Amino acid sequence: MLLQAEHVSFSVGGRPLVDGVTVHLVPGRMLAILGPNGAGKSTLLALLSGERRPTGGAVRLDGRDLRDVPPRLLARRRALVGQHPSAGFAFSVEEAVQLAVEAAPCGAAERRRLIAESLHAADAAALRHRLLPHLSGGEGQRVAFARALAQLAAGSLHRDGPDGVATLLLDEPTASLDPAHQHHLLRAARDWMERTGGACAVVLHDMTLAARYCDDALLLAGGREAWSGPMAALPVPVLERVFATRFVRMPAPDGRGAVFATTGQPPAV
Ligand SMILES: Nc1ncnc2c1ncn2[C@@H]1O[C@H](COP(=O)(O)OP(=O)(O)OP(=O)(O)O)[C@@H](O)[C@H]1O
Repeated sequence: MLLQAEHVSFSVGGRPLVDGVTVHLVPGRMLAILGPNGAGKSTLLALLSGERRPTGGAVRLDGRDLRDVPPRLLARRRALVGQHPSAGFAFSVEEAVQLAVEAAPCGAAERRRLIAESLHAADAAALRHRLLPHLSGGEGQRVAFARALAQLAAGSLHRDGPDGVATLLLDEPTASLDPAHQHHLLRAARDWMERTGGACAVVLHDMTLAARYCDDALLLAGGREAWSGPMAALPVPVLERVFATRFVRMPAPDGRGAVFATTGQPPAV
């Protein structure tokens, strides 16, 4: 059953930032969370991760209210890569990833393997001796992704039973990445889902990336669900209405997903 948000709301000073949104994450499926700036996407991800507590509705893990899930268990079952990975202290990249596997129930050699595999999957192996504060924005995003993979790999070594699959929550993970690394990261997230049977929710502004890698979409506007369903069925007029700009959708040259272009013109209708 994984993570489920049922009619979840989060208000600050009486203003709802997320308003009655329902999300069911499904094993093996990647959900794109889309919407304009300020739509509530990061807030929703923070609610799903347990970083923020809903002021209405509930978030559940395997049917259990997240408030009742001990933090150690939660850390095994979901990892959040935030929008602005902090530069942190003057740790090396390798040390930072090591912290994510500290609680793994295994020996030092196995831990080293987890660290190496996670760095490799995020194309961050070459950065392992670099200091966190010296990383570029994109390098920092790749390392934050490696840490999340390492955290979940370590968590999977605990035996939580057949329902123990995990969820990867990614907040604009490609925002600072060059085009090749954008594809690399999302492909790596899909590889992780296929390998582990886990689920993934990713906040994206790039509709082409969403169409290529995501199975489902949740479009938010003003904290509310504007549309949800299979990514391939997302209607262009709905996108244009929500973003108040024109979108052109073209078939992808290799038939996978679609290519979206914006022209800066007002919506077609
Ligand atoms: N603690 C807070 N107190 C007051 N307002 C907040 C707080 N946190 C977020 N907001 C506001 O809530 C709204 C939703 O914020 P959120 O970060 O979830 O948006 P978003 O959809 O992720 O936007 P973006 O695409 O710009 O990252 C914004 O208007 C933001 O300014």
